[in-house]
Amino acid sequence: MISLPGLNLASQPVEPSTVPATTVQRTQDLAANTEYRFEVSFSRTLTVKLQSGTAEFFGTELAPSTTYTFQGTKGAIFTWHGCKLEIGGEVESDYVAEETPMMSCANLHFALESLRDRSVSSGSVEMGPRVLVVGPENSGKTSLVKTLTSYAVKSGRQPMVINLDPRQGMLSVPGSFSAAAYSSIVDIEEGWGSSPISGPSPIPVKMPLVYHYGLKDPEEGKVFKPLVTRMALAVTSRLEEDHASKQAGFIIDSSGAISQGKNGAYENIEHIVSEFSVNVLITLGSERLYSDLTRKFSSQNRDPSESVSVIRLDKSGGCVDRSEEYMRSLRHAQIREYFFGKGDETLAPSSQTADFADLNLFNILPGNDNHNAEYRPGDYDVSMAPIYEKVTPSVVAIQNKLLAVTMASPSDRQEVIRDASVRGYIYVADVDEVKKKVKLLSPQPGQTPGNAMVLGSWPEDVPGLVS
Ligand SMILES: Nc1ncnc2c1ncn2[C@@H]1O[C@H](COP(=O)(O)OP(=O)(O)OP(=O)(O)O)[C@@H](O)[C@H]1O
Repeated sequence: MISLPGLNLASQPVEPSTVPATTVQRTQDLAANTEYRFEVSFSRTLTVKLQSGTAEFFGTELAPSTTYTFQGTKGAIFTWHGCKLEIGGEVESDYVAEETPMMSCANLHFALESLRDRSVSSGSVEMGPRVLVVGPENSGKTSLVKTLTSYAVKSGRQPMVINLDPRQGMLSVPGSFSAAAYSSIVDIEEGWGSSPISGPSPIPVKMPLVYHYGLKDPEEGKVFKPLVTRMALAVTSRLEEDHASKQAGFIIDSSGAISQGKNGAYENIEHIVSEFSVNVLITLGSERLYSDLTRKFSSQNRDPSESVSVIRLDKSGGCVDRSEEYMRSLRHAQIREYFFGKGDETLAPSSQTADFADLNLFNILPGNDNHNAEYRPGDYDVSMAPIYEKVTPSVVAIQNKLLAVTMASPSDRQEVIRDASVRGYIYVADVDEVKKKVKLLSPQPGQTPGNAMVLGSWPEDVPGLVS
């Protein structure tokens, strides 16, 4: 537990799981090409130690004789050549699976490697593979992105990973979009991590690029397309400065919602493909999506240098549907970790008091689809419908909410605020309407910044973050 002077804050324990647990304590032999699958809730712990052989967790190799602790995780430990694991703790379920799609995943990795080699031999004139992973919810997109990233890093590359799924954050809180280059292995227990802005993180090379989306679903319209365009520009300019990452290319993780194909249209997929010049489009777990996208992209009369290869991968039998309750716990765990850290890497966020007048708050306006539909890159028409409304601080408006502190000034045009990157998130712990003061929790010490701060309906309020 971490106590904060002044606020008496403490990171909250998560609620106990209602699913009965099985206690496991055994040595598990895994034959070559099999995996140990498990589900552990947030209130229980599973430990795994590699006794002999080799094994990996979503592409990251387990170090021998090291005890890994999993909490609130659904995952699998795979072995190419066979191994012996020592397993302990409590799980909701676990079993060994003999059928996995890992061979297709490895083949895909080698195909991407040959595109990376081509970029190297072109002296970085050509960019490495530009990959987008799409598929329905829980089809294994994030797991595939993690595995391909780990394999690329193991091959000595520095790929960029871009998260355009607001349901889960990558190196930031849910509701944000982010991009980061990876050069060391993806940490097994941390996953993507969520706290580089507030403290040390084992994985990314540089600070990630973060933009605030603030809504649950890209198909809700509004700011999705403009932010994709903005992110594509930012990523492209980073890659121009960084040859190693340019050669490795990038992998984009997307939200299941954009793969639903409303009225046979995949507008948001097309927008991402065109803005990022995607040339490898991986579809997971849906025949129909594969067939629709193959038709769409092969029928477009493209210059061969701009052609898009659409690839179909089977969904792993290990993918599990996650209940809304689990997803909420996952989001809250990510937010808690952003401020307080995790395991040995605890962080000490600073508690700050600010006057209402110090806060320059903007809320994303609901139901304003025009902004998405009419948006064209480079379109900065001030006569367009407003994107945000100014918010007066009150308990109802901001208590228990996350505020995205943007790099923009409150007097900037709304499009500038929308396109501004996020320097960090702060949490509103308490609102005193009589004294007109707020208590804030910030990863960074110092004065509350006067920048434009944006809130939205996503992620939802986090009442249990501090007490
Ligand atoms: N082989 C596997 N064994 C066990 N669990 C797995 C396996 N592959 C994926 N999972 C788990 O299944 C769940 C869904 O997978 P994942 O998050 O990769 O899907 P997704 O398509 O990215 O989902 P979303 O669209 O909701 O972001 C996750 O909890 C993941 O850890």
